[in-house]
Amino acid sequence: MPEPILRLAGVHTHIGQYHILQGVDLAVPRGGLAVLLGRNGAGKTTTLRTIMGLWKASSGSIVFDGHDITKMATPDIARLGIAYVPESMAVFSDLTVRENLYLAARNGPLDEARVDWICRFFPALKKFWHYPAGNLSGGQKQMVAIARAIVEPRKLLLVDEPTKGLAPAIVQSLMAAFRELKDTSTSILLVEQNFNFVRTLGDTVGVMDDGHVVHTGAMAQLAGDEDLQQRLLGLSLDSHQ
Ligand SMILES: Nc1ncnc2c1ncn2[C@@H]1O[C@H](COP(=O)(O)OP(=O)(O)OP(=O)(O)O)[C@@H](O)[C@H]1O
Repeated sequence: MPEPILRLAGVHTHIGQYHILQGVDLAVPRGGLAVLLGRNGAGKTTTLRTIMGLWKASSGSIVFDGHDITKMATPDIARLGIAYVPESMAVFSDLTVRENLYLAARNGPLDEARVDWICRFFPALKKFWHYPAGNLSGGQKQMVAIARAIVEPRKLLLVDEPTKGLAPAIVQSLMAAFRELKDTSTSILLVEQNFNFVRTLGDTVGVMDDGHVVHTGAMAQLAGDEDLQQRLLGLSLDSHQ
């Protein structure tokens, strides 16, 4: 097994007086897609924010691509090659799609060849290239947010609940885009509550509950085991429709 690109070991995070992450162990395979599932309030967003240095881990270690990033500042973590797409979608509504991408390119001018490559995953972006991003649908905004995160090459993409509130047809096109992205060398950690979205997308899966990771393994194993799904996620057959 190659060394994972990201490994969290015994990570605790306090927010004010609250002890939110209580010893999180998690790995993202290099070049793979790891899914993080769990009910509301389980600690998934806090895990992503802790990786990004937006909350500081009070103990434990976070190692990314050979670097101990546990105590690093967020801009330094980003510079090592991690991008974060928060649930709120970091998109400037008043700016055009092009301007949104332009501003996200920090290391120089927009690389047109890379933009063309990104637009292969998200054709809607080119269609609305000169439209204010605020006029786009929720799914299209989500695509702008992800495109912003990968406008320069990244080693690891952290994405928080990209399907939240999206219509099924948009979820399908987002799934196709993630499939394409997966075929590149970008590793992905995807937080989701929509199991149907991730069951065929994920290589590995972690399930969180109450500030802990209570299960880790291959996604294929969880996807093929309805008893395990029921036990870990409270999923019934109905929710697979
Ligand atoms: N700024 C904050 N101050 C205090 N508590 C917080 C803060 N942010 C999150 N929490 C608490 O931390 C716990 C974990 O929240 P988190 O957002 O990480 O969960 P989640 O698994 O991402 O849930 P959801 O799926 O609802 O987004 C929750 O109990 C939440 O209320």
